[in-house]
Amino acid sequence: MPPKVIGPYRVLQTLGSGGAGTVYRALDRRSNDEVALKLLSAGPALDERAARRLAREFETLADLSHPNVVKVFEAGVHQGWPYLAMELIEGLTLRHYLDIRGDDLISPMSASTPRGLLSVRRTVDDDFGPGSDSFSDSLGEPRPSMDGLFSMDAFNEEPPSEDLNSYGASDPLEAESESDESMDGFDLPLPPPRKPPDPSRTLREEDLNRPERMGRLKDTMLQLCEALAYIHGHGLVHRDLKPSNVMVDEDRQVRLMDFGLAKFLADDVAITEAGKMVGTYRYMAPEQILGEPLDGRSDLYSLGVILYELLSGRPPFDAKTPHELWRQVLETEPPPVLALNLHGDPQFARVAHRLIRKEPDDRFQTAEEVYEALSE
Ligand SMILES: Nc1ncnc2c1ncn2[C@@H]1O[C@H](COP(=O)(O)OP(=O)(O)OP(=O)(O)O)[C@@H](O)[C@H]1O
Repeated sequence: MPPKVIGPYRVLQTLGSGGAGTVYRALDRRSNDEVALKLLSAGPALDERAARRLAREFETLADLSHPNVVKVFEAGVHQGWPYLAMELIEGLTLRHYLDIRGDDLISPMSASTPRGLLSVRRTVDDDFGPGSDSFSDSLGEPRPSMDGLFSMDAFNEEPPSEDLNSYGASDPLEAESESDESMDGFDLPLPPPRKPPDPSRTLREEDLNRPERMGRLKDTMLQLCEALAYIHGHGLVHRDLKPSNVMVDEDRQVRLMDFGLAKFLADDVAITEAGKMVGTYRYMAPEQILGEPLDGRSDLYSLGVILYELLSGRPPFDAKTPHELWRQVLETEPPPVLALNLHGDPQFARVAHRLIRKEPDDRFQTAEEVYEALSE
């Protein structure tokens, strides 16, 4: 059962769950406006110091204003659990909007973390379910049924992720009686190896290259570049850019979500143990895996993984275990996009490959440069 009230908000409905918590549609009882309320649940309740820091950090975010960046209204703490009130987006996450296949690794790390790599708090980009045509339909662009693969109504509540389950409870208020250990995914054994991908979930080449889809893809990527240019210009790094952190509304306006959160979670020892990395494996740049300092170019790497997936229908690196994935990200070259999608857009493919270069200096250096390259 979701909580009925969180701070000054009345909870109306659960919108979805991710690794860090649950997002509710809620009513601000002061203004009667509807908001999206994210209640973090991935760690122990905040102490006063951490709660103050959360409030300070989110004051900075609340000052930001850009059409492609989700508006953050306020942060608060409810019974020790931090929450974040933000603009309610009526739309789809990028994963559903452009049909990205969603198999990913789902292991909270244990003691088997290799030397030299930080241990990792969460891994899964978990907003994937069987995709949906509902948004295309709502835009008046019905699509052929593609073997019934994309039948989910993405506006519905999504099931809690396996990752979230691994923290013991999807709702912190329900979890109050749980011991600290039960909320700590690190003590849990590694999950069984990921199931082999269902080939029927891979988009066919003609579906990937449909002109209408490519138009949406380009438009979305350009808006994402604008959002990244804006936050990087304000000295922020997203750190957890992935398809479920990008939403597209009914007017096709893109919103970048959840920036700042990864840094807060990574920094705060009240929520994570010191040195824990926050992010999603598949989209993490090599320097993030290595625990090196990050800058905007790390987000550009994540953008490149997204673009690669959108163009080829599969991620650049696909492994059964986190260690294997890290090894690939650090050491191997991904297959050329155009080998996976013979009729893919060559310029977009070039951009994707340059974005996922291992050395930040070899990538595009700014989101503005990526925008230019995608506009050519
Ligand atoms: N501002 C918003 N407006 C409308 N729906 C939202 C909003 N923010 C999140 N959602 C919905 O809630 C779901 C869960 O969001 P959440 O951010 O918790 O998950 P996530 O991005 O998959 O994971 P993570 O917490 O690791 O980033 C999203 O997939 C989206 O469907």
